[in-house]
Parts: sequence; C-alpha cells; structure tokens
Amino acid sequence: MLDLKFIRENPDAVKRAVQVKYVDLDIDELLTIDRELVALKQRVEALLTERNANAKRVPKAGAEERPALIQRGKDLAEEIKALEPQQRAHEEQLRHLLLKVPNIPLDSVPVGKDDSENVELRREGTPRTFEFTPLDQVELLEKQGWADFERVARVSGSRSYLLRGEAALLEMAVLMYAMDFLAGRGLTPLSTTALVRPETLMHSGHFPGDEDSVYKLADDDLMLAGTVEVPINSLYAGEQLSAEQLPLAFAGISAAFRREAGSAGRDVRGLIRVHEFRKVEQYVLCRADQAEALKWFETILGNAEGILQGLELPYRVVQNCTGDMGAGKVLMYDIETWVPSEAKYRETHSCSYLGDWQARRTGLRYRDEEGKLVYAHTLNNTGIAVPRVLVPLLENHQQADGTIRVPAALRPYLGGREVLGKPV
Ligand SMILES: Nc1ncnc2c1ncn2[C@@H]1O[C@H](COS(=O)(=O)NC(=O)[C@@H](N)CO)[C@@H](O)[C@H]1O
Repeated sequence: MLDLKFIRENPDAVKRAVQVKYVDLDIDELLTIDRELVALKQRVEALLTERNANAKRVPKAGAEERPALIQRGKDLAEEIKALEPQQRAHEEQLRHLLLKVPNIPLDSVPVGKDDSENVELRREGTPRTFEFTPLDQVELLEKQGWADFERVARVSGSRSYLLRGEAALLEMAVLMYAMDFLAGRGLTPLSTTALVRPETLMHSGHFPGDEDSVYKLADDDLMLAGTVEVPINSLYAGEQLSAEQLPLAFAGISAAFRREAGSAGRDVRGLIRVHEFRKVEQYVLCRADQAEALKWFETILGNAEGILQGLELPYRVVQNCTGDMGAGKVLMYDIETWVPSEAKYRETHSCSYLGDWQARRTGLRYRDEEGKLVYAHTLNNTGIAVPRVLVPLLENHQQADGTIRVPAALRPYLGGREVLGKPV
C-alpha cells in the first residue's frame, strides 16, 4: 500500500506502475473517491461545529428563542447522522482500492508482460555433460525406491509426494544445511506455523488477488500460508519498533501450502510443483532507507547463491520484468537452477524488495532518530525450498549406476554419506 499523500501528489507515477504491472485499477476513480470523502468529512466537521455552537446558545437563550434552537440542534444531529453511512461506504471503498495500488518499480526494472520478458543477469556454474544418458527426477526416485507417487496420490490426491529412505533424509539434510548456512550468516533461525489469520495475507500483499491460491479452513477462520513470509511478516504487526531493534533478519522455516489453482497441467509429475512443501525463508525488516535495503537485497541474494554453490548446482540469476514481479515489489530477482532432464533453468528462489508497501499494510513502524514514526522496509528471499530443489540436486549429481553423489557441504547432515542409493 502506498501513502495516500504520495498518490495524490504523484498520480502519473502511480498510473504508470498500474500500467506496467498490468494491475486492474483506476487511479482517477480512487482520487475521486478520496476527494468526495474529504468533502464529506469537511461537511460533517462543519455541521458538528455548528451543532456545538448552537448547543452552547440554548441555556443562554430566552424562552421565545429556545424552541427554535433546540429544533435546530435536532435537525443538525439528523443531518450528521444521515452523512455517516456515506462516509463509511467511501472509507471502505477507498481502503479496498488503496490495497490494490501497486508499488513503484525501480527505473532499472525492465518493462514486460510476463516471465518470458525477464532479463538474465548472469549464470554461475556450468551444466554438466553426462557421459551416460541421465535419468529424470521421477526415474531416479523410483529406481531407488525413494518415492511412491501412485500410492500417495490415493491418500492425498494430485500434486502430493512422499520420500522414503535416504531421500527422506536428503530432504531434511537440505533444510538443515540451509538453516545452518543462514544462521552462520547472522540470520535468526525461526520455526513457525503456516496456520494464519486471514488478515495476515492482506498484510503480506497476497490479498487481494491471490485468494485462489490459498487453502481456507472455514470452520476456524484460519488459512494455510503459501510461504512462511506471511506469518513472519505479521509477527510485529501494529507494533512500534525502536530503531535499535532493526534490522530484523530471520531464517524462517515452516510448511507451505498452495492450491496451484492456476497451474493446471504444469509440472504434474514429481517434485517441482506440489500442494504442500517446506521452505527456509529469508525475511528482513530494516530502516526506511533504500540504500540500506538494497544492500540487504544483495545480501539475501548472495546467501541463496552461497547455498546453491554449496550444493554444487549450476544456476542463473534473472531480473523479473514489471509484469512478473507482483504489485508490491520495487525490485525482484529469481534464481533459476539447472534441471538436466528439462535442459533448462527452473525457478528455485525469488528475491524481493518491497520498500514500505508491505510494512504500511501490516502496520510495521519504528521510531527513527528524530523520534518520528516511520514505516519500515521489508525484503524476502527463498533460502531453500524442498522438494523442488531436490530435482536439480538428484539429476545433476546422479552417477551412471543410478546412485547420487552427495556434495561435500551436505555430507555433515547425512551422517557423512558421500553417496546415496544403491547401484542399480
Ligand atoms: N507449489 C510449489 N511446490 C514446490 N515448491 C514451490 C511451490 N511454489 C513455490 N515453491 C518454491 O518456493 C519458492 C518461493 O516461492 S515464491 O512464491 O516464488 N516466493 C516466495 O514464496 C517468497 N516468500 C520467497 O521465498 C519457489 O522459488 C519454489 O522453489
């Protein structure tokens, strides 16, 4: 959400953001409602002043004047009462529209419609050339008896998965490795729930807009967050933090749930796109200083790259274009990791800077050096998400005999194992 004052003073900048982010919103309509609401409030204010002045005259008035004054008081009270529903309706409508106003992207963000117009910034690591025909994720899992997609589909329906034996250990090892890595880089580990109150999804910016992606537990007025960014972002909602408390930097882990309503037919096999997964998330809340925030952007991007380098996986960094960055972002890079069986890079991380857009909707403020209450800036990036990252991990490190070479960084989390699986 942007500051209404900013929108009033910079309508063209906001209209451009609406246009390049393909947001369905009419800024002129919002400003009209805003003007009407200001006029309504001024009208109510004038009537209240008149009613108070009138009320003061009643006790001093003579007998012949008093009835008229009392009647005037009643008429004024009626007029004020009649305006209240209009004022409330305008306030609700303005609030709903304000929640849809997109953030202003940095000038450096490429304008584009969708991910096909994202810009590759750099590649790290060289995709392996195999001296044998490599297997894909599902073939590797099934060859080692590490998965049973048919059986779990009977239990949980489509886009479900189970990992058995060493693959289950591998999933845990990857999560622990990422948590350890980020803790070593100074982020505070945090393990929490995906069960959230609905307003937390408005806080994070997922609502309005992402309602279709979220599982809802209607009997309990709770929902299942699609990323631990949501509960972490709302932890301090409505509080006044002190500048000394900042920056907050968490490495959070929880289960993550997504309906994937819009993904019909995509990635239906295997581990890439499932309804429940686990993610280690980097979340930063810092002072309202773009230079500092952009340093944090580089930091959490670098952390994720460090994790992938430790896993010895080739990847590339792309800058998301305006049409693929979502309403709240000022800047966004995806990290895509090489998947041999698809012979292409697939998204495994998403790094975002949101300015104070997310903090404003969440009510995340701190008292700055001058004692002023200021909305903080927030950023987030994936640390690691399983099972998706297991796809490049298994495929890139497979050996001719179907076993998996364990990257050195992971071995401490797998009891020192250097190889997973049996030659088949
Ligand atoms: N349905 C899914 N199944 C498996 N992994 C998923 C799924 N959806 C997202 N992920 C993983 O979670 C990562 C982050 O998801 S994201 O929506 O792009 N971004 C976020 O959630 C941000 N909070 C940064 O983590 C993705 O890059 C991907 O690795």
